[in-house]
Amino acid sequence: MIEAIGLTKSYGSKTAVYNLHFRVQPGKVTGFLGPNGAGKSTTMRMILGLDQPSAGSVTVNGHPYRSLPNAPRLVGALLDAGARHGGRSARAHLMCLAQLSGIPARRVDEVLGVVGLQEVARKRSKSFSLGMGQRLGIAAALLGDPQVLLFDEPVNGLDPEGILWVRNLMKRLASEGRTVFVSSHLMSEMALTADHLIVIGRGQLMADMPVQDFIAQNSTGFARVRVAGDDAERREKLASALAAAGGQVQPEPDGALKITGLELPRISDLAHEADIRLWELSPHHASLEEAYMRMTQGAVDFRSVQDPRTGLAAAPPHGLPPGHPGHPGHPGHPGGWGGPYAQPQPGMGAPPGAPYAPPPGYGQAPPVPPQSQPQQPAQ
Ligand SMILES: Nc1ncnc2c1ncn2[C@@H]1O[C@H](COP(=O)(O)OP(=O)(O)OP(=O)(O)O)[C@@H](O)[C@H]1O
Repeated sequence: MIEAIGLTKSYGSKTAVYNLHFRVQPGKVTGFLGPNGAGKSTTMRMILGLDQPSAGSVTVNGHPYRSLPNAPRLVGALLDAGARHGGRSARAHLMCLAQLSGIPARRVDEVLGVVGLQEVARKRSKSFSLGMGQRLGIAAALLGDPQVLLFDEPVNGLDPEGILWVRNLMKRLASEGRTVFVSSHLMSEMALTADHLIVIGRGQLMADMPVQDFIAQNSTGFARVRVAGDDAERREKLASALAAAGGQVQPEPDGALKITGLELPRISDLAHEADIRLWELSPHHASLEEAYMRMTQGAVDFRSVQDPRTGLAAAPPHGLPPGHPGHPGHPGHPGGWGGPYAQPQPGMGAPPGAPYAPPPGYGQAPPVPPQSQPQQPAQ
């Protein structure tokens, strides 16, 4: 298990991570999410003893990494797949790591097989593609057959087959009772891989919960309804009835209606009362990406603007302009930001969609409690 208690890291006047409390449990894949610059890598570096906390602590199985007996055999990590000597072969690179940690040479060949690099094991790694480098980094993480694994963006650069392989690898490692902590910006992938999520924004904890709960609490489900024969007149009649009953109705490109704010049985009753036969009435759940966008949109540091030369506007994450009834910021949107579904999680920083309110002292060096370790220079 990994446990962070009041974990804080400042680089000079910049607070990268502030007062994080979380536990990463064994037997699960825990996704670690957050916008660019949120503090994920900084947190992972502190877990691995590469950076010292400015305040608070983080332990692996109850010990700070640097105090762990035989750390390389207990903890494996992929932080930066490019961090290797390009003049060495993949096998030589892993042999060096194995020798430093007292791991037998036969394990090197085992992990080369696991990541599918046997054929190129004797090639210099500087000729490796991004994806091959990722595989080599994953091999290094697996070398000590560790109980605790950290992966920072493991699928970066992998082809679809490689992504599927990483997904299955993570799940298998977790099913063996290991602690698997993985950061990614690929929400669709995280939705398929992770059991649990820890989300941070601007260095603060925003959510710590099962994936399904995260989606349910940060998104709005909707219904799709389609009238028999796709009859335009009946569709209009149904849309009016649903809107009169308090539903938000949006036409879909295929002629269906997207309804929020009404339960399925109510939609069915309203259609029946209006004497309209339906060909479709189906429930839909928001994706992890939608839920994540909604939760973190107030904590994003880097936003694109319109390029005056191309005329391409940066689309908002939900694809609808402000003022549109379907825009989550619209007052009429039932699950909109600030609406009934957008409840803040207890103790989890800014509510979804709320203007980001930095913690006291954010952006300045926070006071270091007397019992904490002294602040280290930026690394
Ligand atoms: N060595 C350092 N010195 C100064 N500032 C740093 C240092 N390392 C990280 N930071 C700052 O701390 C903040 C968090 O960075 P970090 O790399 O942890 O974010 P991240 O969530 O991993 O981002 P990304 O998703 O882009 O990889 C950023 O503002 C970054 O500029």
